[in-house]
Amino acid sequence: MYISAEKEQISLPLDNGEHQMKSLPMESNPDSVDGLSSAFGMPESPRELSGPFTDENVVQGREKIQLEQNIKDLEGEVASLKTKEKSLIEKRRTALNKILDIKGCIRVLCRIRPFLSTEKRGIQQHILVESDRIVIKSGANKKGFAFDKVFYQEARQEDVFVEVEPILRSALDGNNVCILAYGQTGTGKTYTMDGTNESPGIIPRVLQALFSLNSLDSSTSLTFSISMVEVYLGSLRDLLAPKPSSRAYAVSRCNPTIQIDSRGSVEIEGLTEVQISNFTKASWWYAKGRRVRSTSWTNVNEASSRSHCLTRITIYNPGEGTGGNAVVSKLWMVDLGGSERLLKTGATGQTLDEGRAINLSLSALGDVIAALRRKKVHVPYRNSKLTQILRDSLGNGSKVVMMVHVSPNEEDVGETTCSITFAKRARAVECTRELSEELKVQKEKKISELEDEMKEAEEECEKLRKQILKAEFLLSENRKILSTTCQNPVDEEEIPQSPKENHANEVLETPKVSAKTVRKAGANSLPRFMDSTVASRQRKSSSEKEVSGKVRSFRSETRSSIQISGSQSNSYSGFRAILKNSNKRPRYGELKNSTIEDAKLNGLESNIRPSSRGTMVSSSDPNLRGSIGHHRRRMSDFM
Ligand SMILES: Nc1ncnc2c1ncn2[C@@H]1O[C@H](COP(=O)(O)OP(=O)(O)OP(=O)(O)O)[C@@H](O)[C@H]1O
Repeated sequence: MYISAEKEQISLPLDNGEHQMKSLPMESNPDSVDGLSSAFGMPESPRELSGPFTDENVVQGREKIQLEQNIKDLEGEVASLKTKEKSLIEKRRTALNKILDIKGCIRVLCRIRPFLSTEKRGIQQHILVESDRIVIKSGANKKGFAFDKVFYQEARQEDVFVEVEPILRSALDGNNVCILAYGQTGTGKTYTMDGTNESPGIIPRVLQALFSLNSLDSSTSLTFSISMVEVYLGSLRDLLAPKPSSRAYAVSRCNPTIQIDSRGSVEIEGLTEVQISNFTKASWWYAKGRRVRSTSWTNVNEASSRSHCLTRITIYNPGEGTGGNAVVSKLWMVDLGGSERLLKTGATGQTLDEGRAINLSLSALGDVIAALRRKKVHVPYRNSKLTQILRDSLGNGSKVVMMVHVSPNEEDVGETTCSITFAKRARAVECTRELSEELKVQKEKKISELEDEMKEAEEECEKLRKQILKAEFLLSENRKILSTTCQNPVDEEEIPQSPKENHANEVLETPKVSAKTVRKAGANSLPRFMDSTVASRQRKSSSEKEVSGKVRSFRSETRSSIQISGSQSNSYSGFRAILKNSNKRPRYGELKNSTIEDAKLNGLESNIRPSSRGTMVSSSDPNLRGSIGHHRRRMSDFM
């Protein structure tokens, strides 16, 4: 008995000593079930696998060939789907970049604060709003200013976020971006950036969007870290630094200094950088940094920010750059100190000094933006700490959104005019030099076409991702069946498990270990806590023994698990990440810490690093590896 080279035929011995060729019932109907799953799927049941033949060897041989062919086809299918996905992602990125270029690298938006309950409500007559243009009336004078967008008093936080989202995506695509809140004291900068529990502002929304956008895209494995720094009286304060009494404080360098490397990339040496693996964790650290920020009472604002508060999210994308190198991008969100007339705020002593320092650095920021707009050779970055820090995120193709805040009060008309003049310098478009209506329409038409293109690419990507998930699941199941049905039954305990399988089981059974965590980790030998327990071995053993009998139900499970989202889909992408990185085995310490880090919010430990370069550190990136110290500290150091 033998199986012919053409897999569909099998030769069976007859009683008379001759052989008879029989066709095998190969079932590969792409139209049945889910197309993909049946085209590449496992056999429907053990009965179908064995077909009409009873000789176990024939059956095993046939199964093996079919499974191997399935695996080969599925591997090809996954590779080709991934190539398609990559080109669609590139298409979406190009469209987004074009949109941002049309909109302008520096976008200037204006937000008018509503009257507060403590204010005398009047009819706002000195500010007239006409679409995206505002006119300031001061006596008989009228001055008009055009913005990229004007938010009226009724504007909600989500309306503001819609305008910011494209540059967040640009940051995820690998560009440095910067969101700045500018304006007179008490006009709502902190409200726009932080918001309240009921109406979260830009930063909490960005943190949430980072993780949700990232979880949608299984093709990349981004990791994020957060740092917060305050520019106070012309010097830097690390807002996430550990408590002076803590053990970790001793090893950290609490005096951050700004360094620029040969490629013009800015690093803040000694700034604490905390890896964030989920939204809850990110919010916790952000709230901690906010609490430390300097505020004090002034005549104008009860809790006036006395500094510039800069929140940086560093986005690390391994293998996205040329030659598979990592891409590191920065997303800065800056709540600038209030521009103020020192007399009006009633500031004296320390508060007066703070006000002066804020005004000086704001003026330096204005000079830098004006020089960039005019494409001057010399850009005066060095004039303030603020502009030194933001150097690589303001010019050179970075995307900037500046939100200028103004007061609705008539008595603030002087400050409002100053703020708008500042914005005008940044935007360099006055209403008199506005684009003609025809050009505006053309611009909007182009943007809407590009937005459609982006949407289409995203939808296509989404479909492809589902297909990839299906194909990968079927691939792993085919591999599993191949290894169980085509091997001599050996006691489960004796089967040496490959690290791949071991990792996969761990992640699929323990969704809390995120894809990023496992990918980031790498170990020579698996740590003890990753060994399967007696219970899991028993579970695994019995499930594998029953696997062929359960093929049909597995397939229906596949279908439902493919439709899942959120944490479950993360566990699936975790599975992929492990397979991808199974040749890079984690070091015990790294894996342990990453896992602990995921559980940080349960009061355990955290992985924090005072970075000497201000960027993510990864053992897979030779440029970033090594020189940067990892200081792992206990959670209590930061409380
Ligand atoms: N759009 C808004 N809707 C509702 N309340 C707002 C809005 N903007 C600002 N406020 C309220 O106005 C007050 C001052 O706002 P906020 O502290 O954000 O000003 P600021 O510009 O950050 O001031 P400073 O520069 O002094 O820090 C706060 O009580 C805030 O809740």
